[in-house]
Amino acid sequence: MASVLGLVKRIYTAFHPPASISTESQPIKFGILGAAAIAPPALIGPASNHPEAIVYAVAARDEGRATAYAKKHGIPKVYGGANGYQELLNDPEVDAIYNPLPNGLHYEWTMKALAAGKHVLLEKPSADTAEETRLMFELAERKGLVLLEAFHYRFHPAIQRVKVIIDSGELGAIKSIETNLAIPKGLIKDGDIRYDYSLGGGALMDMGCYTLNCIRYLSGSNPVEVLSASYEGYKPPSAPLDFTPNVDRRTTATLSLPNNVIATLTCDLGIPYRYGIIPNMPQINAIVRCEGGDIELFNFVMPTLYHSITVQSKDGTGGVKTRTEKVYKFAELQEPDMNDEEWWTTYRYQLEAFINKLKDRKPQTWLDKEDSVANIEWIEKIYAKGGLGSRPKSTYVP
Ligand SMILES: NC(=O)C1=CN([C@@H]2O[C@H](COP(=O)(O)OP(=O)(O)OC[C@H]3O[C@@H](n4cnc5c(N)ncnc54)[C@H](OP(=O)(O)O)[C@@H]3O)[C@@H](O)[C@H]2O)C=CC1
Ligand SMILES: O=C1OC[C@@H](O)[C@H](O)[C@H]1O
Repeated sequence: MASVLGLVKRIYTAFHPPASISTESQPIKFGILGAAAIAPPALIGPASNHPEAIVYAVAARDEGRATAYAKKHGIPKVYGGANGYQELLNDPEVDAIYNPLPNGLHYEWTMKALAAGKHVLLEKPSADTAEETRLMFELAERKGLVLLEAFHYRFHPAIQRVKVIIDSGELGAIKSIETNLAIPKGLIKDGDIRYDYSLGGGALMDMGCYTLNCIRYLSGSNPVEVLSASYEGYKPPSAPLDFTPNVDRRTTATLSLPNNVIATLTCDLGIPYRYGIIPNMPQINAIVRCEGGDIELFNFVMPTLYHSITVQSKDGTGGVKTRTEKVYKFAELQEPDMNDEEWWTTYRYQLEAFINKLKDRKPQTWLDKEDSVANIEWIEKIYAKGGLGSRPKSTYVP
């Protein structure tokens, strides 16, 4: 009973965090490009609880939409219309940009934000191509600005605990890794940006970028080769019979990693119903099989809601010992300096790191240029192997 109440309280507080108490430190003022659905959980809510973060401005292509969004979320400054995004970038009050535009616009607007002298928290996947990602990070370096690809799950103690167990050698060498992020049909509607090739859509871009990132993070390596890749295409309801899909609704790929490790990823934006009527459960897990046992993290993407780490270790006499761990805050990992709470979402942890970086304090964890470039590079290689090819390169010339 107590644990059910704890779960309800944790989830409620994650989405209704207590307001922060202001400090002497000058807050970082954020501007958001686009009235995006992800901004409230990913930035607006977490910032309301961070003493050094303020969501100061939002821009949307439609002025009315921008105004309504600003009113709903208590954002003081609004930019709307055809020049709204650039006007927001030109605002000297804005220190940092949150870029949750469709993937195909990440490169253009991150380059423009950096050119305007703003730090950028950039939604995943960083861009449509590795070349664009490299150029964004190079510009950030030249300008002395912070650029972070928002792989929020990496900032949470749950995934970090799994990595610690693997790296401790308790389970021996890794043999294989499997990561899955798949949700039932109907949650992502037709017409969504994720199904639009011209905007950088596709399951591998949207959900697959996490599954690939997780394989790379847990193995501590980049793939050596894409052994196989296959996809199921997305067909809009109005598609003619001879329609050729250019967006993957689902992708599966097998990768070879150093030391003969084999990794498999699966991502799906809409698993079809069983028998046409029964929805499937979401699949959100990472399983690492090692010489001396296996470890599975259930729900590596939204661990605050609920997660479990199951460790099965061979005892040497043919038996298997199983234990389950849950890690909702860093204090449980003997990292009390974090001052976190078990209701902190992955986004709240991510914001903590981003602000620390901007304030020249050491973030608990960070993702660098090499990490982001490698992720999109291998997404492109998987698309190439599967036959769909990379998403379209941006036409924007800085
Ligand atoms: N970190 C995470 O957990 C998540 C990350 N994401 C990432 O965030 C990004 C946005 O996703 P999401 O919030 O779901 O998407 P939305 O469709 O809700 O938001 C995208 C925004 O992009 C703007 N936009 C500008 N040009 C276009 C265009 N040509 N077509 C459509 N929209 C346009 C729109 O802003 P305007 O208001 O100006 O019209 C819109 O608000 C993606 O990169 C996605 O991968 C998404 C969900 C979860
Ligand atoms: O980043 C994301 O995480 C959660 C998914 O449901 C969503 O489609 C994706 O964009």
